[in-house]
Amino acid sequence: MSAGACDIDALVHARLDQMAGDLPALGVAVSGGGDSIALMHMVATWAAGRRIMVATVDHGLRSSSRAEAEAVARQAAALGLPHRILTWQREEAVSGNLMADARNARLQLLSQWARDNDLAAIALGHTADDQAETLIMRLNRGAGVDGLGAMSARRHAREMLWLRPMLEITRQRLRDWLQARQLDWIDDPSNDNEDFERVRVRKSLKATGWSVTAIADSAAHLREARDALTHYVLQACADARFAQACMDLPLTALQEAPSEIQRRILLASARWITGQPYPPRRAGVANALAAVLAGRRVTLDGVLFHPRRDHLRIMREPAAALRAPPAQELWDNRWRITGLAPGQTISALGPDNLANTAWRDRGFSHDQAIASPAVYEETRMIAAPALQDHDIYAATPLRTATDFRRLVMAH
Ligand SMILES: Nc1ncnc2c1ncn2[C@@H]1O[C@H](COP(=O)(O)OP(=O)(O)OP(=O)(O)O)[C@@H](O)[C@H]1O
Repeated sequence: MSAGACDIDALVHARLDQMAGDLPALGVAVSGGGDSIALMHMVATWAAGRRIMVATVDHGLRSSSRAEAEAVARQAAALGLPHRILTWQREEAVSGNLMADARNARLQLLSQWARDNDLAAIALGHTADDQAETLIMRLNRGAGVDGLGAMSARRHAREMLWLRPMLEITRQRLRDWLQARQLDWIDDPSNDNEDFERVRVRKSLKATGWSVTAIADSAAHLREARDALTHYVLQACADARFAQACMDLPLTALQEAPSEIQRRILLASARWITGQPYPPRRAGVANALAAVLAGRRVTLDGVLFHPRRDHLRIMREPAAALRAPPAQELWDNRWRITGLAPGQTISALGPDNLANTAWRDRGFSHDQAIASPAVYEETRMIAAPALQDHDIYAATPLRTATDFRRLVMAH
């Protein structure tokens, strides 16, 4: 829903009440741009006895960045709000994408700052324009309902709760609000740099006269559709069992689900097994789904889907586990093994060592046991800690049922 004729401060206060009404302390992330400056003022008038703190990240990417952060500090001081400048100590570029690295570092610094100061959440100044621009950029990449759905107003990430109370308000209304109060903000010159796709989209939205609020509303509707899909995926998986880095799903739950829910179950379960940040490709998922529904074993992106009597067993593909590089503690992005001495490594148990273990006693299937971790000294297998209790070594799967729920909801 977009903000109509009502006062925008009243709307932001109402959203803050809903999202953060019960929190004793809140952080506000303020870049110095118009959106987050407006947010800071609105949070200040909402505070009513709550502890509010403000932070600005100085990325050091422009010569004026320090002075801009100090300008925010002065505005915060005038409102009686404590302010901190967090400086990005840039090491080597991590990803080669400077903007992505800067964003990552910013969120990390803000999260750490909030935790250090016992702030339960951080408010951000995203607006309806951000929603609309993002939706258009994603349309151009062929995104589906997940990519097109609006940003969430309340989200847990990086050990912090992030709040976006201004998602329904346009940037123009915030600018008008600031001007009416003679409040200053900083116009970052990169906001005018057409090398950035977002800036080009912003300008073409203006040129076409398209309604930012209408497009942001579309994003919100798509978000609701996505949330409904998530709900049904979780419902279909309610009786799934998760154990030993493996998932057992009642086959009827899969067979009775609509095809889009079936597809999502396969996507989420594959990512739960491999821990990969990106889902497998659409065509691969469709083929795997057809095979599973026909009762056939199939592999997809290093995951084995094995229909057995009344359930579908979803586990690491043994060949993929055998290819996983040897490790010291975290192995195959699935297991944590403790107790290794120097010179010892973890690799897959593999078929040759199977006879030396009591794999059936733990309820492992043959494939699952082959793909389970074993401790080696050179080429000699010393222990299979997932398959039998051991005095020295212990094996714990990295992901649990809760992680599966998180994966479904995050996507
Ligand atoms: N350098 C920064 N320091 C603190 N918070 C920031 C910084 N950059 C962005 N943010 C937070 O993230 C939100 C969204 O970031 P985005 O890059 O879209 O905003 P912006 O264009 O830099 O500035 P604004 O949203 O304040 O006009 C901001 O509204 C603000 O809450």
